[in-house]
Amino acid sequence: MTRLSEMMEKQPRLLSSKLFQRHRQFEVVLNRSDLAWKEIEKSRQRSSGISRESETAHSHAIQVCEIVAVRKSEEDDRDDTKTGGQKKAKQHYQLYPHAFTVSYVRRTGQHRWRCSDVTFHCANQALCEEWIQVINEQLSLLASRPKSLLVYINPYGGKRRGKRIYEQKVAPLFRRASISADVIVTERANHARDHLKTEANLDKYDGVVCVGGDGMFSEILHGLVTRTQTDHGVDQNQPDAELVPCSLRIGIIPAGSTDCICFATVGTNDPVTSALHIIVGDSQPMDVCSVHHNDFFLRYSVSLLGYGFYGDVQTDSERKRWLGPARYDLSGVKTFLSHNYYEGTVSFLPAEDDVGNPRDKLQCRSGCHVCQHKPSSKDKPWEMSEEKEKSDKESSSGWSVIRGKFIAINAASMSCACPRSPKGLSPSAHLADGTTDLILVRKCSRFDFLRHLLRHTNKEDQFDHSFVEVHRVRTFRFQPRHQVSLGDLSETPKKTGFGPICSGQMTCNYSKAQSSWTCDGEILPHTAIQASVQCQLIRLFARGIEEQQQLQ
Ligand SMILES: CCCCCCCCCCCCC/C=C/[C@@H](O)[C@H](COP(=O)(O)O)NC(=O)CCCCCCCCCCCCCCC
Ligand SMILES: Nc1ncnc2c1ncn2[C@@H]1O[C@H](COP(=O)(O)OP(=O)(O)O)[C@@H](O)[C@H]1O
Ligand SMILES: [Ca+2]
Repeated sequence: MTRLSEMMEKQPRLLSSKLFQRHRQFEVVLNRSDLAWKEIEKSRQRSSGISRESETAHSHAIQVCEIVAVRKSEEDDRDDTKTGGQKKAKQHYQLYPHAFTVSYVRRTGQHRWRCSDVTFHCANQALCEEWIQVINEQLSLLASRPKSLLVYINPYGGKRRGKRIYEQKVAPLFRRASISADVIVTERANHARDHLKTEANLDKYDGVVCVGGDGMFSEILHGLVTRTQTDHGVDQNQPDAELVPCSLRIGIIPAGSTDCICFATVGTNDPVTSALHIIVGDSQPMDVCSVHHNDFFLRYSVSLLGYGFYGDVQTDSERKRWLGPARYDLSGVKTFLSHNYYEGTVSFLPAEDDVGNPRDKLQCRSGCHVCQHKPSSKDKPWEMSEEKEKSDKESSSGWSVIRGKFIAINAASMSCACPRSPKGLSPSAHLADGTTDLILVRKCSRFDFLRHLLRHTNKEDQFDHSFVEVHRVRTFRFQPRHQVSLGDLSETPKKTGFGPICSGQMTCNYSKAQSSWTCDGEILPHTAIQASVQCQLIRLFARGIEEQQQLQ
């Protein structure tokens, strides 16, 4: 086929007809980007000077890229036979029995999407079939839409509703959009990760769907990233290895306890909204932070890598898993009352100014300009050889070093917005800028720490405290003051406010001085770590949080 005929082939056909909706006549137009319909009677009245509001009241437009599907209408689609005006409607259907129904995305506020239907009646069968065909032709040109998905369901996540949520809310939408899905209900922890790592035939799919919480997402992330590196011969144990981005996108159907990755990339935790973002083929690149202990790979993180407070909350909450999502509140209060602090050294390489800073008010939103400026590997000043890095550290290389006593050390690679804290741990963190926001909360009084925590839930600035500092970084290291063996890690830490438990440093039981890292909800086996952000390593079926919502 010649290039010209190929191009001709790909040109969408356009269509314009007079069609009926209930008993009103509409001019329906399908152009390259929209499907629009306007009531004919109303537009005639326009010339006779009718008010503007009523002129637009019966004109609608939906974007082609937000059409879910088109189908020949069934009896069920003819909803107006169920309501008033039954006789009139019946007569109308006898007159125009050929109809098609378009399902499309409708925004209902607070970032929630719903699938709505609109039915058009045609004068004859040929016209009806032509409309269905032309709309389907346009849909088939949308290359970013997935056709085949691999779905993993954690039946035990959150309130244990994952399976039901998928079957009742998501699968019917996928069917409507003609997306085929192979579903695996996991039988054990790490089932999804291991299947992705070694078994799954990924060539068959356009994406992977995770039905569960942040922990389940982490499994999918590790499975996909590890599989991609293995396939390309990249050694994940090298902290400075250039990782290969994953080609498959990941969709998240929220069915966990925190669901912050879904909330921070979509703006709401709603299975139907997430399913629709998958169907329309959205793509949101996302940073992944790799975490190493010496030259040993530990884990990847996309949301919170936290030592101290959140590490302790996570450790405690694991014992209360049977409580469901409420376990975090209980462990949160308990950990708050314990009021521990931990000593150590944090070193980090600050990011350049062009990615903004954590205290600017520039939030990451759909089409974010900061995230669109992806640095190429040529201009990555933070990428130097390990040796040079070490020798330059603490000198003029740009590394900053902070020693201290910390209640919490949090690295937020994204805002970590979730229903508990709708603005998140770092409200201005970006999804795909190649940086993480390093938040250091130093030893302070219980009252001050409570004030800081409360500010995560209101409009006040949680960084505006003398004992809190925040830095946007590409990479950081943490070294606890007292190194301990792994077996000792479970013992009690120091308490703030009551003085250190061990005052004589020589006789001190060093194990009491350590917390652990929570990495997207999983506890790391080491406390001395180094973390580096891998810019845009993965993509989600999402578009970031939409700015101003136009309700339809
Ligand atoms: C006083 C109220 C203070 C509320 C402060 C809330 C800040 C919440 C920020 C949450 C960031 C969450 C980042 C995401 C982490 C997830 O990866 C991870 C795993 O998720 P999964 O179980 O779905 O798999 N989830 C978490 O680590 C959950 C963290 C939840 C922390 C809750 C902390 C509650 C603190 C309550 C203190 C109450 C003091 C009361 C004093 C009388
Ligand atoms: N079939 C299963 N049985 C037990 N644990 C599982 C299963 N499938 C996944 N998991 C694990 O459950 C943990 C929590 O899952 P997640 O879906 O994140 O729920 P939650 O948000 O409630 O923590 C994850 O660490 C995941 O590895
Ligand atoms: Ca980031």
